[in-house]
Amino acid sequence: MILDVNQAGFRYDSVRMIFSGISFSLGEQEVLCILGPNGIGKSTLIRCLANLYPLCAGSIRLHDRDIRSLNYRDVARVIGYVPQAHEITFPFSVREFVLMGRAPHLGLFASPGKEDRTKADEAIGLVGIQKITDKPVNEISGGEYQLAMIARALAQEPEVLLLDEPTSHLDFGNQIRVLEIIDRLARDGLSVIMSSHFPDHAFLTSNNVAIMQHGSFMAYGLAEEVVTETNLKATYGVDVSITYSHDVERHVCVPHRSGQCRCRDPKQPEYSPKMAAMVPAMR
Ligand SMILES: Nc1ncnc2c1ncn2[C@@H]1O[C@H](COP(=O)(O)OP(=O)(O)OP(=O)(O)O)[C@@H](O)[C@H]1O
Repeated sequence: MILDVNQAGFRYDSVRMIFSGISFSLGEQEVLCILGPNGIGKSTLIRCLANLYPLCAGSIRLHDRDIRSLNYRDVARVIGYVPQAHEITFPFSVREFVLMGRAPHLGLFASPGKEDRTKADEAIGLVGIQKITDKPVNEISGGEYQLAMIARALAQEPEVLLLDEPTSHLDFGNQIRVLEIIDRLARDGLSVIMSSHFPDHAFLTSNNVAIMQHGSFMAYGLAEEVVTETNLKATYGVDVSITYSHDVERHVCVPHRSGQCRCRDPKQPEYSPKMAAMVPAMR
């Protein structure tokens, strides 16, 4: 396991715990999607996993070492973190901004070399922002900035990517592109933990889904076991009906990322997030 979280608890103040008793493990190529209502603690948990906030209970182990015993560089070589909020930045160009992701691989005061520039350009290509590489980051749109932050984290070459609502500022096309990138990277060996407000995104990209509610994981497991009408009602207070469909002729399928479709049809088409996303997962 890359990451082991055991009975994790966190509080900002002495008044209340934000979460407690959270336990899970993350292995290679696994994608965990964390769902939950606004203000429930998803971002806080992700910041704890990035070692930005110390737990007040329990532990987080990275490659079997307590994350608190590791320095910034040790953690950053394994974990890439893409925050939800815009950071205040100086007017670096997008290319320079992405190149900053190479910092954990550079010696102190060392300038980026040819390999670092190649890795940054690869990451820029992967998220498709080649056209804006010379623009200052403070002059690009919210969605472009989000893609630039993902590219910066990818340039870091992490083993685990922590994404806090990675599709929140993106148009529909870029949402699908980012979900495809996550899926492709996971197939190539990356592990991902992402928070989301979209239960259907959990189906498209994730092995496991956790629903945060009342300061803990109220459900954790495969998407089809966790994203249920009952759980969505309990979490968001809304009545929805989830439909699964499969039609090879019309290429209609809402499968799990493992490639397993609920109907278990052996003729099911190759899994593709683009294809699956054409079908509303809920109505
Ligand atoms: N720096 C902080 N100091 C004190 N309380 C905070 C701080 N940041 C967040 N909180 C509180 O912690 C709780 C959890 O916030 P968090 O941002 O983790 O939720 P979230 O599930 O990510 O929400 P959203 O889906 O709206 O982004 C909220 O009640 C929030 O007000």
